[in-house]
Amino acid sequence: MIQLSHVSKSFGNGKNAVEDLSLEIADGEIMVLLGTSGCGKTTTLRMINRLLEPSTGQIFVNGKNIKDLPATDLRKGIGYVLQYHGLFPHYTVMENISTVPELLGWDKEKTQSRCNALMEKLKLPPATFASEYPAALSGGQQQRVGLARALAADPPVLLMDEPFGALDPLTRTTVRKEFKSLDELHTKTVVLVTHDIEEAVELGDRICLMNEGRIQQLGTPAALLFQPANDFVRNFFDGQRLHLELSTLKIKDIWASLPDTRLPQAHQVLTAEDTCWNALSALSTQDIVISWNNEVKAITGDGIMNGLHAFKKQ
Ligand SMILES: Nc1ncnc2c1ncn2[C@@H]1O[C@H](COP(=O)(O)OP(=O)(O)OP(=O)(O)O)[C@@H](O)[C@H]1O
Repeated sequence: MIQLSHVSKSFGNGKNAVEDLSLEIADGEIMVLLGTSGCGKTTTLRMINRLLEPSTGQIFVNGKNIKDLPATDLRKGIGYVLQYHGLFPHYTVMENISTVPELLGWDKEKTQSRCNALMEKLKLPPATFASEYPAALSGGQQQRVGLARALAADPPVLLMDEPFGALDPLTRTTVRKEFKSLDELHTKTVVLVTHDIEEAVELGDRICLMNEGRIQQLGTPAALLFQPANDFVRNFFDGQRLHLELSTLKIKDIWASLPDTRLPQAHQVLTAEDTCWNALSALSTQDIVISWNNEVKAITGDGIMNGLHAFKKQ
């Protein structure tokens, strides 16, 4: 568990970049730090691995005050992924990924088999990529190598600073999906900085929305969307509100208000755990039927939109 307690950071220019921030991140949780440019997200992240020291307040990782740990020991348990991947240009892909295991003194065989397995998972087949240098790779491939490097030694904590920010929108969506489906993630505590609202809602178990160094609201994506704590939070999501709400709400959340309609002949079956957005996307090509709690219902676009309105009125 990561705990920040009344943390402030000043860079000596009279204004705190981070102001009295208290936050607990549970083991295995993906916490997204979201907010406008300059609101203190990166500063917060960099204090967790002691690239920056707080001016006041304390930070604990697994119950230990990180001030009491040598920074190098602390960082052995923390993977760090940056927007511009930070790969060593003179190292091959394999050498880049094996950096931390080698620093930790893993034997060659264990390092190699771990790196190969990660490269396979991240769609970088070792036979093609192991001996390449970063300059020969596309942006998406470089970012995957950066991810593999951060995961190589299996650190319990992963800090990610705009990890998909430098990628074009199409590649970003693909790499993000791959990242989300990594089984590695289920055992890690992740703190991810982004200003991409869609990314925050898609990846975050909880979102910490910041403005001018302060937390505006901390909660699940659904809580921020449907129960905003103040006008800042409400306005922050307004530009993409409908899409975000439909992406957050699951079919089971609006089940009671879905009408009983006649079941179509040919149809695709989704589950009540699917989001309303996924159901709407699937509806564009075929009829959809969902079975939940011993009931079967055909899904229509109107049914979903009415369900959303009913949910918001609750
Ligand atoms: N080394 C530094 N020296 C002086 N001021 C700094 C330093 N690093 C950050 N700041 C200031 O602290 C504030 C917060 O910066 P930070 O990088 O944490 O914001 P951010 O939310 O990550 O923004 P972005 O999304 O643009 O990266 C900004 O006003 C920034 O100018």
